[in-house]
Amino acid sequence: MSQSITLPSPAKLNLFLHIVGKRPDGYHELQTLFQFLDYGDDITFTLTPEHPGIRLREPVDGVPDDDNLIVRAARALTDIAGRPVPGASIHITKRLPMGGGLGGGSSNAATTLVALNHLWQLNLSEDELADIGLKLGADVPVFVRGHAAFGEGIGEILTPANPPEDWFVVLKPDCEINTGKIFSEQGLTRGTPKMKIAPAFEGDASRYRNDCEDVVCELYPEVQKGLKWLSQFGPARLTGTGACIFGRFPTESAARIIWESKPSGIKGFVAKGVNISPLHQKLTELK
Ligand SMILES: C[C@@](CO)(OP(=O)(O)O)[C@H](O)COP(=O)(O)OP(=O)(O)OC[C@H]1O[C@@H](n2ccc(N)nc2=O)[C@H](O)[C@@H]1O
Ligand SMILES: Nc1ncnc2c1ncn2[C@@H]1O[C@H](COP(=O)(O)OP(=O)(O)O)[C@@H](O)[C@H]1O
Repeated sequence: MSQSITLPSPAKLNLFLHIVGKRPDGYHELQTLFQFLDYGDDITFTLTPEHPGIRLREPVDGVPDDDNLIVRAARALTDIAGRPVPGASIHITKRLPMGGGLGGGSSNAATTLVALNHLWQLNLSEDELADIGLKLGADVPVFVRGHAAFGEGIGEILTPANPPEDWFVVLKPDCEINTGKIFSEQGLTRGTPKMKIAPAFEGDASRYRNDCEDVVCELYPEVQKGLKWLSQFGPARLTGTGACIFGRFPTESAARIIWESKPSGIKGFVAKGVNISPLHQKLTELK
């Protein structure tokens, strides 16, 4: 690989999300189905041997650089490298909304771990990168591994899955939702029975639900309104703890017809669900 590389940092959807328990440390135990979208941010990493350290070329709105998951991921790798590594300058083209349930920050962290592992020639295994990633966020491991998966634990116990690669209309109601706030809500559904074995998801996963949906709709009427509108055309769901909602369609043209008719003012995009992450597709092309 050259000394500069641009890699995708895709979105994820939780095709369903069940809360099946609570761990002693307060984290909720989940069962969820992750699929990637062929839509997301792009990140360019350039080695700067003349300038040690990690530099973001531009800040992410509202996120101090020291808290940015890109910087935190790069520093975690620096700490583990066990030898001096060249500096890196990082440029991000941000498309994913924050607090949207699309996992943008976690995806940025995973792309950074994978990219710098290559550029710094650290030869860390996928397991090692997933372990480092888990300390940064529960969703980072699935992005590091890059295969659609049934997730358990807090999302780090992953069984590869192959849900249909349908098209999605993703809408972003005009609110940002804090994951911690939703998990601390008293009215949250927490006792969905645990599935004993990972079901086959070749069929339609929409018969399963998102346990955060009722609480989120109560707190954010704009999410409820969006779900009601999108549900007219087929099953619609919340991803993660929101705010984004999605409807699935068998073809791009079917999705685009609905997208064109959306109420004015609501943001979002149309994208294809993919079982191999665009990050890993790009890495395969580069090899
Ligand atoms: C819910 C999911 C589903 O994919 O997605 P998002 O809506 O965030 O995208 C994730 O598990 C989110 O993971 P992640 O985004 O890393 O969560 P964090 O920032 O670590 O969580 C913020 C806070 O939410 C609570 N939390 C989070 C995850 C979890 N399984 N149980 C929890 O109780 C904890 O109080 C934690 O301090
Ligand atoms: N590189 C980053 N991109 C987006 N958010 C980031 C980043 N680094 C840190 N964050 C923080 O992580 C929070 C969650 O962001 P994100 O992962 O995009 O949403 P969600 O968890 O709802 O899918 C943001 O509100 C922001 O404070």
